[in-house]
Amino acid sequence: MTAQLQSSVSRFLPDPKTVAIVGCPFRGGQAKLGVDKGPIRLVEAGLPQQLAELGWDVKFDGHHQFEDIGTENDPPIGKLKNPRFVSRVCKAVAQVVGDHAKKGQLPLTLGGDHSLAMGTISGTLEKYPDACVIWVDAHADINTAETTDSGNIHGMPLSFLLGIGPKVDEFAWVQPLLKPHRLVYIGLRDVDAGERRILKEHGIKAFSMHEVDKYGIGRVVEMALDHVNPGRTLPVHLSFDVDALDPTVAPSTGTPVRGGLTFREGHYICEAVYETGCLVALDIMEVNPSLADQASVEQTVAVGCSLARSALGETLL
Ligand SMILES: NC(=[NH2+])NCCC[C@H](N)C(=O)O
Ligand SMILES: [Mn+2]
Ligand SMILES: [Mn+2]
Repeated sequence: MTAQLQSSVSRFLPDPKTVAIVGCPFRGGQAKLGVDKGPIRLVEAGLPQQLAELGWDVKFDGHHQFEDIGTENDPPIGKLKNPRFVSRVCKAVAQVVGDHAKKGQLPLTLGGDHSLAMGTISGTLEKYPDACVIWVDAHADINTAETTDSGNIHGMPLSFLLGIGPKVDEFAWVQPLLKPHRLVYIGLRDVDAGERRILKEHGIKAFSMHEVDKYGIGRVVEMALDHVNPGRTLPVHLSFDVDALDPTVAPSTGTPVRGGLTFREGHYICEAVYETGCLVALDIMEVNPSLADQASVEQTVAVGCSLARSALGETLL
């Protein structure tokens, strides 16, 4: 690996730049076993050392333990599955991410399923209320308690963060601080009918794979940034679901969808966001080391690590 020592300026982080790895072995937002092992594999693959080699001061004091947040009695609320477990874990994650951000550190959250972003983005917005969100995903993850078919909360975090849809008491702690014009998507290709309506109704900007093909990833990222962060002055939270990548690139994930981002397109997004100097928080989500064969798992874990490195300043030259 050829890691570059970066001394690039961040608008928001004090020097020396510190990244706090928040390992979240959590799978309550969806049904498949194994996604809770994602963060463990990413760390075992050497991610903390790799980020240190990039010149970051790396804080990591073990994965978070969610066992004490009990699930014995967690019947569905409406269609929502594991609502109490998901809510309580995300609330704890919001606290941890918010605390790191307040210390001037960049929280890097390793999932676990994407419901965790309800926590990570809540934490980011607590410190940076004007932060914008770049959501890289095959899916829109904006279903509400009403529109969801699956009941899986990993398909819903953005509706809670935006305050869209019926109120669910269990999630009352989630402050609807995210504004529709501060959210942009890249990579979409599997959007539910109810989600399409929500995107239209709220004027939420999305660059699907169609736009990636049409304009190329360079222009798409520029247009996405122009939309949420026109002056490049606002803090950016980058939430990266590895299923945004094509299944040939990141096979070990719970809801793969063909026709995704290439290896380079995914990494380009991370590099370009880093270059703005505006990145304040990063999520790498939905790596599931129990799915597919061993080679696929190793490939997906390696891609998760390299996306994180790209977002934190690794360059090709
Ligand atoms: N984070 C994810 N992988 N989300 C997949 C969501 C799939 C589907 N739209 C649902 O709501 O169930
Ligand atoms: Mn997804
Ligand atoms: Mn997702």
